[in-house]
Amino acid sequence: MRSAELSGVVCCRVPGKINLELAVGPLRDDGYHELSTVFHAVSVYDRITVQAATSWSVHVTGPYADRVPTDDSNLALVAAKALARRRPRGIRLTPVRIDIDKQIPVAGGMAGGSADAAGTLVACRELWGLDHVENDLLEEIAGSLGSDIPFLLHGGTAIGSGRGEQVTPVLARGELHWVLWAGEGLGLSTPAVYAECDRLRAERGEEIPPPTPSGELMQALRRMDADAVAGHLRNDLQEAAISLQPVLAEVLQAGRELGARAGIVSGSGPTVAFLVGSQAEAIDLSVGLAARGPAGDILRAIGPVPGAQLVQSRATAPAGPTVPPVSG
Ligand SMILES: C[C@@](CO)(OP(=O)(O)O)[C@H](O)COP(=O)(O)OP(=O)(O)OC[C@H]1O[C@@H](n2ccc(N)nc2=O)[C@H](O)[C@@H]1O
Ligand SMILES: Nc1ncnc2c1ncn2[C@@H]1O[C@H](COP(=O)(O)OP(=O)(O)O)[C@@H](O)[C@H]1O
Repeated sequence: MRSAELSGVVCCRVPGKINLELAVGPLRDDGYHELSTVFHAVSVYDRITVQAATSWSVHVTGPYADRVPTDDSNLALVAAKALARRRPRGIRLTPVRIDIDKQIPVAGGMAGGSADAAGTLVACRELWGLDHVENDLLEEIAGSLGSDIPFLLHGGTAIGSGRGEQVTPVLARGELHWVLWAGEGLGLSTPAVYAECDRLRAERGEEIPPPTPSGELMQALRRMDADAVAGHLRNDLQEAAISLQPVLAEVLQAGRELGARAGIVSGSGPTVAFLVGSQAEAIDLSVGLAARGPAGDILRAIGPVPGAQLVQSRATAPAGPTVPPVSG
């Protein structure tokens, strides 16, 4: 059996996302909801470093490290092992050590775990030299691991359909400025928020139409007009997220009173994203929110930004120690 050439360290930078629109359709037979969402990658990044090792492991540093599992449930590790299973017949791969510098709030509706999985797929493909794994196959593997992961490979602004895993880029020039509020120690479980949305809809006996993207939002994005985008932000999970974490209503109210053009819960929350018109407005709003609470981490970001990108590849990496290859 041959073993893949391996040397050095590979590093990938991957952003978090917010959802500019999240239209939630009916619950499908497979337990997922049909979606039409507009993903928007923002400049809050995790950094994934991979290197050959004698056993699989994941290590996390950064402000949110203590909230991230380091066992086999870590999505980065799950992604690395899923990719290793796609190696060509007759090739052995070394296990990897994965280091995550965690800057994306955890369980916050910003898809940080999905981002780490996307970054790990890109980094391990490079480290293992799996050149036969083209982007289409990488996306297919990503979609099999989680609904948000394919988008984090793309980045930018894109429509997600199906359960969110089918990604179509949106024409959007220019940039938007955001202030993000991430509740200290708050977290919402994605399945719990979808279930609460179903419960609230059933209570009202609501008809649920098939979800479709808003033409007005698409037009506003084409012009990157902050006020027009502000008028068309929509999240069908917001009510459910507020029902489970009522403090989010206070945060949205505070942001509006402090001059945000609009505020929206990101995905299943509890991160709240405020749209502002400029960097100066972003500074004013973040200072105002920090002063008046509710308590939370406040981050400034721009979007759209690219998805998972190599920042150190095998070609530029110094050769690392040689380790014996083992079966993956
Ligand atoms: C709500 C969103 C909006 O972008 O993001 P987050 O707020 O979690 O970041 C996504 O739909 C989350 O996607 P992701 O976090 O990848 O979810 P998955 O791992 O695929 O699914 C976790 C669980 O969420 C629910 N789920 C997810 C996607 C979907 N279209 N319908 C669902 O009902 C299901 O209960 C599923 O078992
Ligand atoms: N690499 C990872 N980073 C963050 N969370 C992870 C990771 N791997 C697994 N998880 C688990 O996934 C859950 C959801 O995390 P995350 O993706 O940050 O949130 P969300 O789905 O709200 O966007 C976390 O509570 C954590 O237990």
